[in-house]
Amino acid sequence: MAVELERPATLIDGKAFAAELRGRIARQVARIKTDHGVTPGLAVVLVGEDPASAVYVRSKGRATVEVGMNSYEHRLPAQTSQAELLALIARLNADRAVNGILVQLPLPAHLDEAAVVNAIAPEKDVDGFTVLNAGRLATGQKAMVPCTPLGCLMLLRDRLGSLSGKDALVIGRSNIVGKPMAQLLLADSATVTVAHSRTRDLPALCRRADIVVAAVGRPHFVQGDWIKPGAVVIDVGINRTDAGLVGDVDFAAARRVAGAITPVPGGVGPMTIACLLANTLTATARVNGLPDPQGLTP
Ligand SMILES: Nc1nc(=O)c2c([nH]1)NC[C@@H]1CN(c3ccc(C(=O)N[C@@H](CCC(=O)O)C(=O)O)cc3)C=[N+]21
Repeated sequence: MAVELERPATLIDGKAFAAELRGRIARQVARIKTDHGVTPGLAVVLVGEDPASAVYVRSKGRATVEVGMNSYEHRLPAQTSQAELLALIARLNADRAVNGILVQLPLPAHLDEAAVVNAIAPEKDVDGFTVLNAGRLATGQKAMVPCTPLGCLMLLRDRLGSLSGKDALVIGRSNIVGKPMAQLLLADSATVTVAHSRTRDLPALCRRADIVVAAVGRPHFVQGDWIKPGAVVIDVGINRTDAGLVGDVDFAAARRVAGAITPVPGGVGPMTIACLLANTLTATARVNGLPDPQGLTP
């Protein structure tokens, strides 16, 4: 039986936070345009016709143009060869108008995802997925940080201020979310546990956590009675079900116990796109020898 608070959790409005962040990015883009004659450019590569991926790519393109950046979309057929894709990436690496490169994942099964991602020039790797950027993050060096965990970190800092000494539980160990999320929390001096499919007694671990980041990809996986009263719950899940888009957390139950919680949609998703733009602006500043944009990246 869950301990229930009098009031339901504060809703963490990722959509509003992301809109505010995009506004700050737009102002900084306008400034580097007038002061330095530079317009940031983001190239997005989509291989195949997955409809969900096509929707994401379209909304990324729209958001890119809205902050005043150039958007370059490359749609390739599903049967594109590894060599053809690598040739496109080599062209984008060499293109001075392109400051950021994102290859939409997952790629069709015949392509070598790791080889493709690692062909991206590290300074244009706005997803932070190359081995070099992952290693830099893990060793405390200046890195491009993966957008989804970066967005989660921003929401957590906004809610909690310092994360120092907090017990944080990351559920999921992917290279895209779980592992970089754990690194970011550790860098902010949280005590970090990473849980996964082989973890024993996940409910008990969860009940100790001041911070829960759920990135498992299973609808309503995290139960309300696993949540410590007052905890901050960040739901990374984007699951399409018959009941619509739902997260990895049983939101209705968890919000009665948590201190604050992100909804799905309107939580982490919009932050991911805003952080992609933030990383593109940072990449543009670095390649032009300008100071890093303020208040965007950690
Ligand atoms: N190289 C690469 N980088 C990515 O960042 C990447 C990727 N591949 N592949 C696919 C995932 C997924 N992803 C999302 C971004 C925004 C929302 C988002 O804005 N979601 C809205 C709802 C949108 C809807 O209704 O479908 C929300 O949560 O409020 C969701 C998911 C980025 N991804």
